[in-house]
Order: sequence, then C-alpha cells, then structure tokens
Amino acid sequence: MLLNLSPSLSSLRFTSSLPRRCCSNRLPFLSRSPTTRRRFSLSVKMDSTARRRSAGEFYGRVAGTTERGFGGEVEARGAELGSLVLRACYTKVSPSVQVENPKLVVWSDSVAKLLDLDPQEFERPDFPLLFSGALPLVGGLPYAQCYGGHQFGVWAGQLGDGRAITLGELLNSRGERWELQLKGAGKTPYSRFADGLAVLRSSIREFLCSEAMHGLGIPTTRALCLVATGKYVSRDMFYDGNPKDEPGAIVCRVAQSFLRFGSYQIHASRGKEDLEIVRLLADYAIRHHFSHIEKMDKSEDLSFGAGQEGSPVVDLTSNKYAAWSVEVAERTASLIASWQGVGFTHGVLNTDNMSILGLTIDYGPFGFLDAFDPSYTPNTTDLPGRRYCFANQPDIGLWNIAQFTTTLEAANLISKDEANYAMERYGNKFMDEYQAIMTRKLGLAKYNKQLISKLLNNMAVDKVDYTNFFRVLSNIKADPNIPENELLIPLKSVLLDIGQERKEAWISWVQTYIQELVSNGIVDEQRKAAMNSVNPKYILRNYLCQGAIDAAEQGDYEEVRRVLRVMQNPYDEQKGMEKYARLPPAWAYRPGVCMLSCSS
Ligand SMILES: Nc1ncnc2c1ncn2[C@@H]1O[C@H](COP(=O)(O)OP(=O)(O)OP(=O)(O)O)[C@@H](O)[C@H]1O
Ligand SMILES: [Mg+2]
Repeated sequence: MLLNLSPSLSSLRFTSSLPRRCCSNRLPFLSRSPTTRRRFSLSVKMDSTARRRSAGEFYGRVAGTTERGFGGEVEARGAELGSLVLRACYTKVSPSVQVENPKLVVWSDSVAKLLDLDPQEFERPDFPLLFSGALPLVGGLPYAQCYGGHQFGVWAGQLGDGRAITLGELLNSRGERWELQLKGAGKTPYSRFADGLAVLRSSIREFLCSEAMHGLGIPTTRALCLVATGKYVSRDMFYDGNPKDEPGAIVCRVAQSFLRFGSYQIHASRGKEDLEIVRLLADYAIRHHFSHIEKMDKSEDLSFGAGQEGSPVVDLTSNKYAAWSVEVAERTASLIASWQGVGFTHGVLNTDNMSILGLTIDYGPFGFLDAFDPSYTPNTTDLPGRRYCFANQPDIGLWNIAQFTTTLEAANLISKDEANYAMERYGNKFMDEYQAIMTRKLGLAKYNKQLISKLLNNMAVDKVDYTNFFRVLSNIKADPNIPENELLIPLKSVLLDIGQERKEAWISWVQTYIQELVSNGIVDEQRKAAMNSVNPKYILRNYLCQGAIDAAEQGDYEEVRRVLRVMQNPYDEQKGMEKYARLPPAWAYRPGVCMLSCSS
C-alpha cells in the first residue's frame, strides 16, 4: 500500500538506475550454489615509483618500523556461504525489517537540502515508518547491489549488499543524482549467513561520522536520518560467544553513487560471461558521475610518459576507461591524504569499502587518532598485522587501486601501461595533496619535509594528541626573540608529562619552526585564522560516540543530536561546547569504546 504523502516526500523525483539488463530479476538463472564458484586471484602490481612516493615509508620511519608489509594473515570474514547471484549487478528487493513503534533518533537538515526535501517532513508521524522501510516511498525502486571484494588482502568473493537496500535514485532541482540507501533494512539475496540488520550502536557511529566528515570537508557518504526500529538484534560484539540483544536501527544514507571497487571486481572474477557487466557498469559510472570524461576533447594532447626512459606513452583521450581509472586513482589519493590530515583511521579498508567516487564509505570500527601513533588501528580484527593502521592507509589505497586497475585490465578496458600509469598518478597525487595539507596545518608557505618529519617523530615519542596539538600550534608567535623558557608556553596544554630531555627536543623544534615562520613572513593573526580553518577544534573521538550511544540505548536521543551539532562546525570555537574537545577519559579505554570489532 502506498501512503498518501505530503507534497515534499511524494514529489521526490526518482529516476532510472543501474543498467536494466544487469538486474537479476530479469535473468532466467538467478543463482547457483557456492560449490561451483571459481577462484579469483589478482596479483598486486605496485608501480615502483608510486610505491616509493607513497607516505607509508615516511610514517614507517617515524614509527621506527621501515619494514612494513601488510602481514598478519587475518581470516577473511565473509567467505562465500550463501548462494551466488550470477550475471547481474543488482536485484530488486524491498526492505523487510520488523518494526515496533519506530522512532526518529536524529536527522540532518543539510542532507535534506541536498535532496530538496522540506525539513518539516522529518516531523511527519509516518516518517520513521518510511525510513525504516516499513512503508514504501512513492516512486521508489528498491534494490540491492552485487559486489565482492578483497578482505584483509584475501579475495572473499560475493559479499553484498547484504544489508543495504537502495530505495532509489533521485534527481534534485539542480539535476544532481542522489541515491538513498537504508542500511540494516533486512535480508537481500546477498545476505549470505547474516540477518540483514544493524544495531543502534553502529548506526549512531555511522550517522555521526558521516556528518562529521562532511563538516571537516572530507568526501563521504552522507546520512539523512537514523531510525530506531523498536526491535532487538542479537550481536556478539566481542566475538566471545556471548551474544547480547541490542536495539536495532536503520540509517538512511545518501551518496551520488554507492558503487565500490568490489562492484567491478566481482564480475571480473567470474570470467568471460560477466566481463560485459564490468564494461556496462563502467559506462554507467562514466555517463552519470564522470561525464566530463565522455566530453573530453579528443584533440587536446593528454599524452603522458613520452620521452621518459622506459615509460610508454599513455594517451588519456583515446581511452575513456583509462582516463576514468586515473580519476578514480586520484580521487582515492586525495581522500586518503585528507584522512591523514585529520588523523582518521578507517579500520576496514577492504576493496568492497572503496568508493569509485573517492568517498569515505562504511563507518565500521573507525577511529580518529588521539595520541599520535602511526601504528594505531581501531579495529580489533586488524590487530595481528595492523594492515589497516593509520600509517598504512596510503599504501593500502594503492594496493586497492592496483586491484581496481587489474579488474579493468581483465575486462580488456585498459592496458597494462594504462593500469601502471593510474597507479603512478595515485602516488603523485597522494604526495602532492599530503604535502599541501601538512603545510597548511603548520601554517607554512612551503612544504618543509624535515620540519614535519621531526614534528611527527616528537609527537609519536611523547604521545601528543593529534587534533589538539595542531589547534594550539597556531598560538605560537613568529618572534625569534622569545626566551627559551617561554617557548613551550603556547603548547603546555598538549605537552603533558614530558621530562627535561624531551622539553629540550621540543624547544629545538619550536625554534626551527619559528625560524621558518619568520622566513615565510605571514602575519601571526592571519596565519592563526588560516590554521584554525584546517585544524579542527572538535573531532568525533570514539568516546564521544559512546557517550551518545549509552544515552540513546536508554531512550535519550539528545546527546546524539548535540554531538551532531558540534561536529557540523568542527573548525569553529563553540561556546559551552569545550568539553567535546577534551581528551578521552579513563573509561574510554574499556573494550568496545576506542577499540572496536566489526560486529555491527
Ligand atoms: N548483519 C548483516 N547481514 C547481512 N549482511 C551483512 C551484515 N553485516 C555485514 N554484511 C555484509 O557483509 C559485507 C561486508 O561487511 P562490512 O562490515 O563491510 O559491512 P557493512 O558495514 O554492512 O558495509 P557497508 O557500509 O560497506 O555497506 C557487506 O557487503 C555487508 O552487506
Ligand atoms: Mg562494508
């Protein structure tokens, strides 16, 4: 039954979606058992230049672990246990979640604006029913996508969408395409062994972090609203064999597209008969999300590599897929550089969690750095090898791009040279962006590798808070005559418990920093304003999420809403909100707060 909707929700303009011929409901053979599945292994080819240029080595030195490697074989979660959906990239399926007096926990007015949705619609009594999927949206065309991925470096086959159901794609008045997706809306043909549901705890984390990342200016999937279903879901949060009933919830997330690297990999993995789908999906993505590539001027000379010894010419105007792979590589590089800038550690950088639009996607066991620690990983599953730790993210991005370009190569869309070229561009883009970001964080006019490297080294040794340090750094004056015993005064709130020897190391660093500032010649006040516009005062530390979760699990949603408001403007001083800039309290170190599992 369709509800008689008020003008705003009912006037959302849903549009056509993924290629119709790739819908499993149109195919005679839907699925087969996993026993007949093929094995898929892609070797990783890292272009040596790209690798050299990535920042991992840099962090590696800081951590004193130049030898990195992505070791620690962790068993890939989600081995194929369900049936496989073949020769299709999506299946029409409707949300099937059970609800009992569902409640709207939190919502985002700014996402409503993206969709041209009247914010008053959040007050509709049937809103929680519509956005838990219990009632259908007029004009919606719900479906779940098929994708696979490498998990912890191991090919894991078909994975999703196991619990995310797209309600449809909207066109807003500016002609932008926005996909609405419910995460935790019930089983799909891709759910394998699991229940298709999500809990309030993980949904609050996803909602808050999506909007916090947007507030920081970092590309991300967005979140329109979060509904508590009123039903309980069983989860073994610590994987200790003691599952607990937790309140269920559903986030409605929004992005221009949720296509992932794994959306392409799955079809390449299935050999000849599915390669056509790789091409169709690539055409779809380019047409709708990279249309400038299709319009590229063929007369423009975009040849690269000519004249350099041993590097073949790559002409991006002659192959749109090559141009596309370069853009995906560069967007990924920019994204990861921006994560490094704010200390964000994703926690599960599997290829199924890599967006082709360069968005942050899948807020599972993520964490922002508190004390600077290059080897920090927030994910307990990642602990043996720390494959996804903070310092490894740039290299993992490249590893994932290597999987993506290998996929396009397997589908005969790009050549080996073009694949190598995309990886090289990843490395260059990452270093350019990373250097620019760190230069801005320090308020410098030009990149100073030694100064930054020394700083990170000092921060690692003294476990200095990554966010608060850069915020107070802007208080340093570019005055070479400040007496030595006063040099650390502006930093005293962040240099805690350091002995005389370490004080000397910091004084020496501050002296060099001041010399650099003096030679840059930027007026102190101007520099301070510029630095405060890139160094956030507020960051979504895991303990802040936990405070909001604890209250929400008791039925009080005010704290979630307050944290959202603070994180929407992370660069502003906000009166009365200083407590949200504090370091984690002792209770934050209990299991499940700063260190999380994938159980959600
Ligand atoms: N409770 C669940 N029921 C069914 N499928 C699930 C469930 N939890 C995870 N999955 C599926 O397992 C795959 C890998 O898990 P991951 O932790 O990345 O999931 P996720 O948080 O649901 O993903 P995303 O935010 O990327 O959509 C995903 O494709 C996801 O759809
Ligand atoms: Mg995921």
